[in-house]
Amino acid sequence: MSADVRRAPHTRAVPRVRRVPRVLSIAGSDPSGGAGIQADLKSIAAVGGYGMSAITALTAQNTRGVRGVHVPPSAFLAEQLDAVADDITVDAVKIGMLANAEVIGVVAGWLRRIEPPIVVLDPVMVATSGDRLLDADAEAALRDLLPLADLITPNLLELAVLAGAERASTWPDAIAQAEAVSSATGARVLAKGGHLDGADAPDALVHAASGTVVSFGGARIATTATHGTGCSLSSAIATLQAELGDWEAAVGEARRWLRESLRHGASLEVGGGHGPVSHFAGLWSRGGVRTAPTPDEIESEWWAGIADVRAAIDDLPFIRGLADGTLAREPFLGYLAQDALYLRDYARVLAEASRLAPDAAGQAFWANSAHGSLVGELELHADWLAGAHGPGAGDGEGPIDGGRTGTHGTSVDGPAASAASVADPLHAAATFAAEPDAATTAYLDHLLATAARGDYAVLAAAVLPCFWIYVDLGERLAAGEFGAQALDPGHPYASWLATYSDPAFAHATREAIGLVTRLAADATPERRAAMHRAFRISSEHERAFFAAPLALH
Ligand SMILES: Nc1ncnc2c1ncn2[C@@H]1O[C@H](COP(=O)(O)OP(=O)(O)OP(=O)(O)O)[C@@H](O)[C@H]1O
Ligand SMILES: Cc1ncc(COP(=O)(O)O)c(N)n1
Repeated sequence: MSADVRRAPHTRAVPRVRRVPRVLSIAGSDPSGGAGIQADLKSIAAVGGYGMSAITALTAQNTRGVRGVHVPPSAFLAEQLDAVADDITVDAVKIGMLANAEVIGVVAGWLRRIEPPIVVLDPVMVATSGDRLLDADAEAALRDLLPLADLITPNLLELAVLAGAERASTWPDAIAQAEAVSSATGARVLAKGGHLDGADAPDALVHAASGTVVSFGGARIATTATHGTGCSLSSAIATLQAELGDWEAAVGEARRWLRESLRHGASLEVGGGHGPVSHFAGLWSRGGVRTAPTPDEIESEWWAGIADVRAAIDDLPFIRGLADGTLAREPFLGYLAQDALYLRDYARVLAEASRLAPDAAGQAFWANSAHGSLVGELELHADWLAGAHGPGAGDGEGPIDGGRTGTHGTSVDGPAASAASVADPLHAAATFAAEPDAATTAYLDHLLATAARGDYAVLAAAVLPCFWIYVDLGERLAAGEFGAQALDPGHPYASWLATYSDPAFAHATREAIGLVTRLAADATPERRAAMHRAFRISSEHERAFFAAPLALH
């Protein structure tokens, strides 16, 4: 190798760090899917890139060996390369099988013209099976291509050819050859020990210009599924280098990923020879392979899933009587007394959701809702239970004072001046005088137990029906869906009904729905199911809660 192939000082742009790098593989096709462009595309995707491929040659091969090689006209390779580069920014290039000198010439010309920011060259010469993938007379042309690469990833045999030496018999010899190639080309060289004998499979990243040798150790994995390891590793490094902008980090992560994929290769049961690695094994086990519903889909599924409960609530004599004003005062006050008891602990449960929230937005939302439940909503109860409103109350039947915005978990700017305060011991005594009935106890037990279990997402799902079912009822009452009487300002429970259709509460409910459905969309299927169960159970408690006043009186 002559010194003039040493690469000029690096003048190209520093690699751009990119979240989903666009990586082009220039390589041969392996129809059995374990090596070549098929392995490259899988590897690029597995480590987080967008893969593209320009095919240099078609092979007819499987895990046992190569039966044939067909090299299309090199002009067509040039067309493929130009088609990609004319339209797409290529963040990194991986080069594999090049077949012959003519193909090498096309690739070299294209690289010189496009100057991709990252070029990883796997100098494929002979397949694992022993079949040639590069004409013998093309080795000199390949050497001339080396200076156009940033990283060269030869196995021991390829390293010896590039160094013009015998195959290294020891690992230090291999590193010395890598240093010679790096020095002659200016590129980094990853010497690969996959073909070494012994218990270890080391690799070493050698950079002569900076005099660095970074060793990567690791026990040899006992498997015959090693077809395409070189292709896979080099594609993964190209992708990770484009993302991380650090060769040592890129090689380290690519190796960890390849080792994970090697360990699972045999389980694919592909072929009777050297099988492929399992490129997505880690992703499959960590991320699963099923799709997740979107927050919008969860919203409609969960809402439709409680259609029976909602219909049953609509039909309750309590709701009907509340809507048309025929509900007697006693069950209504009984309901309010239970609701006051409910809200006091509901606020505690919301405060727990705030404590568990992993982000400040969630923390603030639930804390605000806890405050709203106590200050906004409970104070209305206190008014009613102290006899300030409604039929038979001293001041007649008018709606309550304006300015009250907090109900069922909405924020309030401050209690209305005339509101009875739950902080007032006398009012508090009246507000919380009742004994909790069975429905209140059961609902609160469910919420408090869910809070105690400490799963934030499940707790958030459990508190949602109290927002959602109330707002829905309120909007439909206000729209006259339960009869025009509900719209009459003279309705005996007008002030109460007004709280149901409060816009601030509707806004908070939208926020709660968004927050919970986003949590559900991001959750594992098991956790999402647990959230859905908690949501459904709370909805059933809502129905029982509305049914209780007339069941008792
Ligand atoms: N049995 C194994 N256990 C652990 N790592 C291995 C094993 N076999 C290969 N590797 C690793 O796989 C990568 C490819 O190494 P190898 O030396 O086999 O290259 P290659 O011959 O170019 O690959 P290919 O099999 O695709 O031709 C290296 O990181 C190497 O350390
Ligand atoms: C198209 C193509 N490219 C590269 C290889 C090398 O991979 P391996 O050495 O694992 O057979 C191959 N077999 N086929």
